Amino acid sequence: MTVSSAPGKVYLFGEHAVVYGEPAVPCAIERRARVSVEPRSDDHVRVVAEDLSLDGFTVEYEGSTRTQPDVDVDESLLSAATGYVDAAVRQAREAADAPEAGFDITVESDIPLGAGLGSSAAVVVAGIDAATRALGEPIDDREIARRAYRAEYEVQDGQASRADTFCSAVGGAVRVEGDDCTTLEAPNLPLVVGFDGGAGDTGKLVAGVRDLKDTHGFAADTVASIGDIVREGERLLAAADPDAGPDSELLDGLGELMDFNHGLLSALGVSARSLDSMVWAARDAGAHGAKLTGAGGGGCIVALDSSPETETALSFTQGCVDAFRAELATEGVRREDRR
Ligand SMILES: Nc1ncnc2c1ncn2[C@@H]1O[C@H](COP(=O)(O)OP(=O)(O)O)[C@@H](O)[C@H]1O
Ligand SMILES: C[C@@](O)(CCOP(=O)(O)O)CC(=O)O
Ligand SMILES: [Mg+2]
Repeated sequence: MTVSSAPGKVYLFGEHAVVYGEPAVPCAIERRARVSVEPRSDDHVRVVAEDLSLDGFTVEYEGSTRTQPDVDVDESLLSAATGYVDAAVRQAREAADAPEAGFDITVESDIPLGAGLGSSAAVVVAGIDAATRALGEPIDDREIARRAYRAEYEVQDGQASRADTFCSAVGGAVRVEGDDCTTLEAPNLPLVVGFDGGAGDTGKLVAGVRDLKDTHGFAADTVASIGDIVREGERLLAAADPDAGPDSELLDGLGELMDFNHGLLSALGVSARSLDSMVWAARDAGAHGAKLTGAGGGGCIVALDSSPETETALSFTQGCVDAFRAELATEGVRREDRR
């Protein structure tokens, strides 16, 4: 059996705008999805994914056609839930030139689903790595990132950036602008995450921003302004000493940009009452800045605070079901085969 894990992420800046070619800076965090893969002698794919809100389920395919789900749920709900694992299987089969390969797959994850922490990218990255290795055709991290992007692009109807998948594959803080993906030297930032227990539909939220941008010049300008914020943030990060802890001047500067970025995401219609109230709770508690992370609609916010105040305030905020400090994950995809 091969087992791979990959981290989730928070966006310091730039989600949504990155889909239209602006830069973004996501940071991988130590919350991981683990995918175990056992090759089969037939061409079936059996998936056990207990974290899915469908109460855990098992699905079996013949070749590439899904046959009999073991749960009684609507087909559209099932395809939404299984889309990313399906797409990872297709990429692994293609990479290994084994179109008929069958697998038993188990997905376990510490990353809440659909909450803006990149669970989909982590599952796809770990899945492609574990499945290609199971077929004896390992691929390197850059190729995993490239194939994982194609998987997300497919599932999100052609509306995805390389940011989540690259960040999850290589770890650390990264910068993505169009096809250009690089790792950043960034100091270890005091990231605090608040989670409202909910989820957003990435594909729909991205489509909503696209419509706004295509309809109104001011929405297109808003997207471009997010790009300006990211470039400003990059300048601050580049000027900082990556080996020294971040000083309060840097944190204030980044925090101000995060606050502004949240305002613009809110203007683009992707925030939610619960996200806004967590953002305000963090600011009131003295965080340097706070914003939603990922697609929005519900899910998580990220704040900067070295003190315990923000985490404590969030844990008492109505609508926040979990608050935690997120450590930067310096390692991306990780091979975890049990010996
Ligand atoms: N533990 C998991 N098991 C199986 N599929 C998962 C798991 N975590 C995430 N996924 C897939 O990713 C989707 C959520 O991805 P998305 O909407 O992009 O949100 P995010 O990436 O912000 O978590 C789920 O609907 C599911 O298809
Ligand atoms: C909104 C977007 O920029 C990020 C989505 O992140 P998440 O799937 O919500 O974690 C979409 C993308 O970059 O593909
Ligand atoms: Mg996602």
